Amino acid sequence: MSNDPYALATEAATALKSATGVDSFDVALVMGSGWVPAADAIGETISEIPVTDLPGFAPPAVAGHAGRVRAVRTGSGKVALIFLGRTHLYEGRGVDPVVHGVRTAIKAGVGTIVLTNAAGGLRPETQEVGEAVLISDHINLTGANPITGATFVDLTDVYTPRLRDLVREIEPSMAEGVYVAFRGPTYETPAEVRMCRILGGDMVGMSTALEAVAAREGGADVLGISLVTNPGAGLVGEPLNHEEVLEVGRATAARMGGLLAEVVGK
Ligand SMILES: Nc1nc2[nH]c(I)nc2c(=O)[nH]1
Repeated sequence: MSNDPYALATEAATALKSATGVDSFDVALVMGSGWVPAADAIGETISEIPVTDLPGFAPPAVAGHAGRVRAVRTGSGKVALIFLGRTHLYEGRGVDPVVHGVRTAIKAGVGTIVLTNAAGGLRPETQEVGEAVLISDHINLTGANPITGATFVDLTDVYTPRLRDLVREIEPSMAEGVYVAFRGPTYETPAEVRMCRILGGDMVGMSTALEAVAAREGGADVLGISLVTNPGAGLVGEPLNHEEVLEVGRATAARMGGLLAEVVGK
C-alpha cells in the first residue's frame, strides 16, 4: 500500500473496479448518520462490499455502523457509488482517511460527489428538527485541511450552484444554509453555538467540509445536504441525546431517498 494518499486512492479505485465488476462510476454519495435508509432509493444494487476490502479504508469506528460501499445502477442508467458511513476527523486517524473515499471515487471516474450528514441546527427560529437543508457554503473550524503544499484551490463555489439549483427545482421549499464544521467529538458549548450564529452559520457538524475541499481539489462537483436532527446546544431547553437525534435523522432520510434518486438520475 502506498504512503502517498493520492496514489493510495488510485490503488483503492483499481481494487474497487475489480471488486464490484464496474469499470467506471458517474456519481458518488456519502451517506452520513441516519442517511443509510435513503440509499435504498438510489437504484438497483449491482454489488456491495466492506470498505475494508479496499486499500486505505479502516474498519468503521462505531461497531454496527455499516462501513460498506455499494455500486448501484440508477433509473436513468447511471452508475452510483454509495459509501454507507464515513471516517470522521475525531477518530484521530488524521485527515487523509477522512477524504480517502472521495479521492477514491474521483480516481474511479466520479464527476459529482453528494455529501449528506446529520447536523445541529443553529436557527431554531426558522428550522424544524428533521428538516433537510441544502448546504450553500461552509466554515471550516476543524483546524485541518486535506491539502498540503502550495495548491491554492479556489473555493468560491465549493457547493456547486448548478446542483443546488437542480435540487431547488425538485424541492423549491428547501432552505439553504452555511455548514460550520468542527473536529468533534464533543458537541459545541452554548457559547460556541452563539459564536457560530454570529459568524453566519446555519448548521453545525463534524464532517463534510474536508470531503468537499478534497472533491473540489479533484475537480468534482459537490452537492451537500444536512439533516437538522437537533437544535444546537443551548438554543432550547434540554441537553442533546445522540440516539434520539439519530432516530429523527433516520425518519427524514428515508423521505430524502426519492429526492437523491431524482438528483442523481439527472
Ligand atoms: N458538531 C455537531 N455535530 C452534530 N451532529 C449532530 I446529529 N448534531 C450535532 C451538533 O449539534 N453539533
